[in-house]
Amino acid sequence: MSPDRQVFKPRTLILFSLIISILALISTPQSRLALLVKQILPPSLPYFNLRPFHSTRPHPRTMSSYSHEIDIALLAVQRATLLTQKVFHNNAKGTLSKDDRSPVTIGDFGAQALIIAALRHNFPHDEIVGEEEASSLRDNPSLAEQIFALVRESKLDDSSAENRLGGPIKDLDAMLAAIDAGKSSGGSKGRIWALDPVDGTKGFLRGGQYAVCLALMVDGDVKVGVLGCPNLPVDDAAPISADVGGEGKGVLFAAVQGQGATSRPLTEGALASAKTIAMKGVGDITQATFCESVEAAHSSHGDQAAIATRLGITQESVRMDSQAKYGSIARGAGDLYLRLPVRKDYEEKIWDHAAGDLIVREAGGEVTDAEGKRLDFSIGRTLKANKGVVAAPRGVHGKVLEVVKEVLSNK
Ligand SMILES: Nc1ncnc2c1ncn2[C@@H]1O[C@H](COP(=O)(O)OS(=O)(=O)O)[C@@H](OP(=O)(O)O)[C@H]1O
Ligand SMILES: [Mg+2]
Ligand SMILES: [Mg+2]
Ligand SMILES: [Mg+2]
Repeated sequence: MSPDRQVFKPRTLILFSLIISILALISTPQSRLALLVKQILPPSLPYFNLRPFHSTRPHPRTMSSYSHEIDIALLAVQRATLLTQKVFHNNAKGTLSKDDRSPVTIGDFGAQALIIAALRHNFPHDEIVGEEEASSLRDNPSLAEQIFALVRESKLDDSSAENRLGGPIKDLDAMLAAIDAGKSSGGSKGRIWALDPVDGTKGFLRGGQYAVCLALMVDGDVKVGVLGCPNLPVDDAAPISADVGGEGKGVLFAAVQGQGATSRPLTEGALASAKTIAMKGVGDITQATFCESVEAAHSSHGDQAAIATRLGITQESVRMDSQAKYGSIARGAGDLYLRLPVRKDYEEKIWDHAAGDLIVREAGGEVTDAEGKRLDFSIGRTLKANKGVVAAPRGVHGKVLEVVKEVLSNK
């Protein structure tokens, strides 16, 4: 065959392989090239849906163990939880009232600053949906200074761990900027962290349970979740209780999609080793324990009591603040978590559920709303498509949901 009649000339082959390589690189959402293209192209372009070589199953190249993300999330939550513990034990908590009249303290602001700083150091291109913002601090320099002093003294004992988080925040302006970097509107595309620096702030002020909550969503799906629960016992076998213990308490729950859920003691330096946790199999539903919010305005105690009665549950509910409820049922300390709406117009916030939802599902549970729909984290900062939460071990979730629907339809 003469060179002129070759079907693939060497130059064509080189060009062809170059195009294939570029397409392969940009179809990997975390490649540097992909991130660069994402910054250049208008966000409306469905860029990350262009996966020319992928079937519906993820290509092995794009499957991630999220090992970096879970390591940083655990350390960042641990460091922030230690900060909140100092505030918890202090009488002056620097409390402000937000526009919706809910409380926020120096603990909430400080924890949000520390976690966002760590995320930005490690994942500078990721978006963050954080509960708090800094405008009230910009108008209140003395409170801002107080938070900055707290943030500066909150370091992990282990220097390697502290370095992985990027070390201390350099000045007050950088701290305010970090707090304000949690303003993403969320959504169904790309990597977005959901952060609740103190969940259950009312419980925190009351001296009850609270949690520091962080989750990573990729294309609207929760991949990584961590809960810091400083007032829960380390022992996974301890029966669920809202009592706040003395020294030696505090636990970190974590999960990565497809890799199960764990608990480990909260420490002040390097992470403690993790234990796998699992929900309890409920043989006889009448023996189940269920937990619910402390605040009657946050979930309907009346509907929840009616559901428990219909299920034949005789034990009193355990009223506990925060996502510590999700952690407690995930490790089998309790069985069910019911959160039925009080106000029809209230939209649950994604940061109040993202980490707990994944941890419970990875521990063998099912989490839906009151109609049986999975919680949809892909719509924005709130769970607009859902009403209420029903979390239970997989084997009994269907039965519980049936009764939830019955009780709600008879109202
Ligand atoms: N009306 C209404 N309905 C449902 N949920 C609401 C409502 N108002 C507030 N919130 C959110 O409740 C979060 C605390 O939830 P908890 O389960 O800890 O509630 S409780 O304090 O134990 O009652 C709390 O989270 P934090 O603000 O982080 O504490 C709020 O986001
Ligand atoms: Mg919250
Ligand atoms: Mg909060
Ligand atoms: Mg709040």
